[in-house]
Amino acid sequence: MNTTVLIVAAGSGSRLQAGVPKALAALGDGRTLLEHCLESVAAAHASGAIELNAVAVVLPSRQGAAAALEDVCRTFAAHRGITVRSVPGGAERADSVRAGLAAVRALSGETAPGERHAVLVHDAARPLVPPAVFQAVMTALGEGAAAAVPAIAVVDTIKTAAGTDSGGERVTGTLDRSELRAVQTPQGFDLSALEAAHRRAEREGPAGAAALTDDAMAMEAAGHPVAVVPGDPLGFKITTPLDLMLANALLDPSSPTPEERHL
Ligand SMILES: Nc1ccn([C@@H]2O[C@H](COP(=O)(O)OP(=O)(O)OP(=O)(O)O)[C@@H](O)[C@H]2O)c(=O)n1
Ligand SMILES: C[C@](O)(CO)[C@H](O)COP(=O)(O)O
Repeated sequence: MNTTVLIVAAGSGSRLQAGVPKALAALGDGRTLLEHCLESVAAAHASGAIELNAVAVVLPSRQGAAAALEDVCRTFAAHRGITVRSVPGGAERADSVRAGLAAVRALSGETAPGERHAVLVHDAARPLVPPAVFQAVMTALGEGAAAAVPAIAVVDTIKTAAGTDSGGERVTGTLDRSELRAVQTPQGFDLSALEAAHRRAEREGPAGAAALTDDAMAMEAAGHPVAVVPGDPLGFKITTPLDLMLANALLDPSSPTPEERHL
């Protein structure tokens, strides 16, 4: 299936506090998070997991950061022979995805009747996703799903809590963990269906963008079933300094491989 990968990389990384927008943070050998993420997409393409048409990357609008990340995209495109288009993002992740979807559509061309284009929406903040996860998402789309998300089981007990009058919190309930999944990216979609779902969510106003923490939510709201496929612990999102330490340790050439660590 003709597939375009959409990497959202326009976040500020306020929780990482790296002093630069997160996609520019250095990881492992010093290459940026965005470079590592692009290389994971190239690895998935090289392994045959995805039939890559092109990559669209959504970048921060801050000038210096945008120029540096555009350079990353250009170098990757030239080195790997993959078409890469970059566009500026928006205030919320969903705004950035919408900006990226316009670029994906331009890269994919019109959808002829009966034809399907796939889009894989992926976080630059997840730089270590193995090809098998891309493969599992594409398999679900190939079997006819309009939406597929990789997910892993939740290991903690998850409780709901509410504020108390004294300023603290108290537990209001405990969720059934057997039904909970931590959802990762890349999330795969039929392109036309995702465009329509985002247009629908946008009609609900700007509050809608903040409420959509992933793209599957837009599809769920539009009434599409969302297939769940196996994610991978290596698909973790680099959100905090601890996550970056973990990713650096995993990429340290003197460390045991993920297989040796039984990841
Ligand atoms: N306005 C935004 C916000 C997020 N993202 C992207 O969405 C992914 C997941 O977001 P997250 O990890 O939360 O990144 P940040 O928003 O940068 O982090 P924080 O919330 O800590 O500022 C990241 O690849 C990020 O670049 C984006 O493209 N545009
Ligand atoms: C899309 C996502 O990575 C799926 O887990 C996640 O919802 C992004 O959330 P964030 O709060 O923007 O990091």
